[in-house]
Amino acid sequence: MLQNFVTQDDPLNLDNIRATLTRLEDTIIFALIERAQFALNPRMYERGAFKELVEQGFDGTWLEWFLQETETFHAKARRYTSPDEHPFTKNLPDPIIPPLSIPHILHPNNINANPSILSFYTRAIVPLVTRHATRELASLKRSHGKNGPEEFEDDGNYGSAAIADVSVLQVISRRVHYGKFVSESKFRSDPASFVPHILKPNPAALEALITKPAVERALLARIGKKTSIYGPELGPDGELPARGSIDGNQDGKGETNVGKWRVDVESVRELYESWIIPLTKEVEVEYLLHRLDDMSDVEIADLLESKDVAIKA
Ligand SMILES: C=C(O[C@@H]1C=C(C(=O)O)C=C[C@H]1O)C(=O)O
Repeated sequence: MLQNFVTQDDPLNLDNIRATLTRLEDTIIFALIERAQFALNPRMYERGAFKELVEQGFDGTWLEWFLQETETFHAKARRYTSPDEHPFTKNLPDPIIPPLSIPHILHPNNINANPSILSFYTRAIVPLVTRHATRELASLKRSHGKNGPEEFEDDGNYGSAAIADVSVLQVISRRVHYGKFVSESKFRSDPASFVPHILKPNPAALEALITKPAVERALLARIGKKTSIYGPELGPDGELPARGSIDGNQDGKGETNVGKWRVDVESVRELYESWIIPLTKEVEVEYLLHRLDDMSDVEIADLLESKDVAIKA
């Protein structure tokens, strides 16, 4: 059963939260593997590239259209009434069923980092994870006498690739916004350390307080190992390719896919080190900067006196 803040007996236990973040590493790696099957398909990320969408009056990209249609349905099923779910699309419809009665764990906030997630994902991550498939497609097309460079990045799988993109974006969004739970947990364990840098806003001091280098180092080592196991194509009997035999250059000339990277360590490490971890920390700091919003001086004083702040019913 999916353990999350609703089903856990101590949702703000930092170890429980970190266990959820660790489990999301697997989801992210396998979602990237799905997207990496398809070429870059740059049209999917260009506004106006599909006249059919323009004719429907939609002025976004193919991917933004997929997000809008998917999230419209999910919103009606109350997905975004859950504090760990954040939409990419604005002005979604209300749920058709009443919201779940969820304990008020987080301080009310409107933090949504999805515009940044969508931007880095389409500009930096998609080109990185699809470069092997794109290179193989170019080699295949050249062998059939095609030479238009624009064709080499387009395999026409716009629907399947967009479905994969939406899955990756939703799980990265969930992972990054879990930073709110991390921050609430750290805040409640030591409010006195945070309150001065909230009352007199000091993002740098807050970032220094929430940053745990050892945790980050362990995470990067762990996802490197996970990707080195999940990433390569296995042999017909499920055997891992011999160390060093993994075809790093993906020239597409190999007899079989064995030893080819479905997604490689470099791509996943880049995603986490350059994008996911920094953005998670931005969410943590932004959440803390607003943690005392709408609280009276008396409430803040009470907070500092009572170490274990009870979850508001
Ligand atoms: C998420 C945490 O906060 C920060 C962000 C981390 C991340 O995004 O992986 C890891 C450690 C901290 O620097 C945490 O302390 O676990």
